[in-house]
Amino acid sequence: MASETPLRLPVIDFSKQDLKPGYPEWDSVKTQVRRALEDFGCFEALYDKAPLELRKAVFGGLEQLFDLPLETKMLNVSEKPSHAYIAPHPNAPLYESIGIEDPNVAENVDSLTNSFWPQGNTSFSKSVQFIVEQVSELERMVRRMILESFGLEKYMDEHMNSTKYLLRAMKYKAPHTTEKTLGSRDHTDKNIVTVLCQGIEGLEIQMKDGEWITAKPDSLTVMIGDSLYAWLNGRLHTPHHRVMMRGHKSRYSFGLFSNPKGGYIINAPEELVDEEHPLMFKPFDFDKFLEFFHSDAARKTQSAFQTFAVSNSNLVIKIWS
Ligand SMILES: O=C(O)CCC(=O)C(=O)O
Ligand SMILES: [Fe+2]
Repeated sequence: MASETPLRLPVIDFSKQDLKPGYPEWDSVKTQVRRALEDFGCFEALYDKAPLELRKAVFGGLEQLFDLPLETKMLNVSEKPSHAYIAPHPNAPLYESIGIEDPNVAENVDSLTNSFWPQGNTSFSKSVQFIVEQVSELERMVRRMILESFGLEKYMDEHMNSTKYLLRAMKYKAPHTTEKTLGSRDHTDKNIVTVLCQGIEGLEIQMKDGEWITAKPDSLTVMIGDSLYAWLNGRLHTPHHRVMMRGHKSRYSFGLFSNPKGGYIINAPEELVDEEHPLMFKPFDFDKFLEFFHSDAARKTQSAFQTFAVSNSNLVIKIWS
């Protein structure tokens, strides 16, 4: 008989007082993180330093932001693909997003805010800065726990210093349907770790058995991306996920993405490579992969990561077993 309880992602509580390396609480949360990322590639984090009211303030600001004229939103530019404004597209008509590179640098948030609102919008920039500060602290705790759980402490500084943040904020227009409609297609993230905050439900994560679970908007969803999967030589799972919409409400969400810095070569540590776990990926530069991912060649493929792996053998090669 089918279970009555709806499936839910593992929920991990990061709100405890003594959550510092070396404390018993830390070790207990670390064990839960490792297990969740092996089994699901993601989990829901309870984190009272990023309370719901604070996230609501950001969503309120995003509503105003996405209401700005298209030409204003197009002032959000970047040299990198998928780091700037993305307008609704025939393949994803409900979706649009903006990006803020290095959002942990206050001036970057201020300057984007001022380009959108020349008269200023301090409450928007302050709430974004504060949420980024809190969520990035959680993101770093998770990565520290992951490295410790694999006994990779000696790589901690190198790993932490080789990443930078991108904040992407999304709007999904209400589809005005009763049936679920695709808001964002099924994908894996390409980066290291993503922390997602959603205003209303819509994010769905695929389990290893193919079933989809809906992530709850009252917690933060933490998931790992392909670059961390590659660096850990496949030890954790990278989950497929998508956004499904229905009804008459627009949905706002934002994600803090830790990305490998351009020029940094992702290379699995020797501790994770042995006879039982042969090297899956040759060293690669994340920015080169991103370039490929946004090329016409990649669009024609089923999995850009795998195609990149076999077709650009000088950059990264997946050793198929
Ligand atoms: O809007 C969401 O909840 C998910 C967005 C997402 O998966 C992404 O930006 O990679
Ligand atoms: Fe994603």
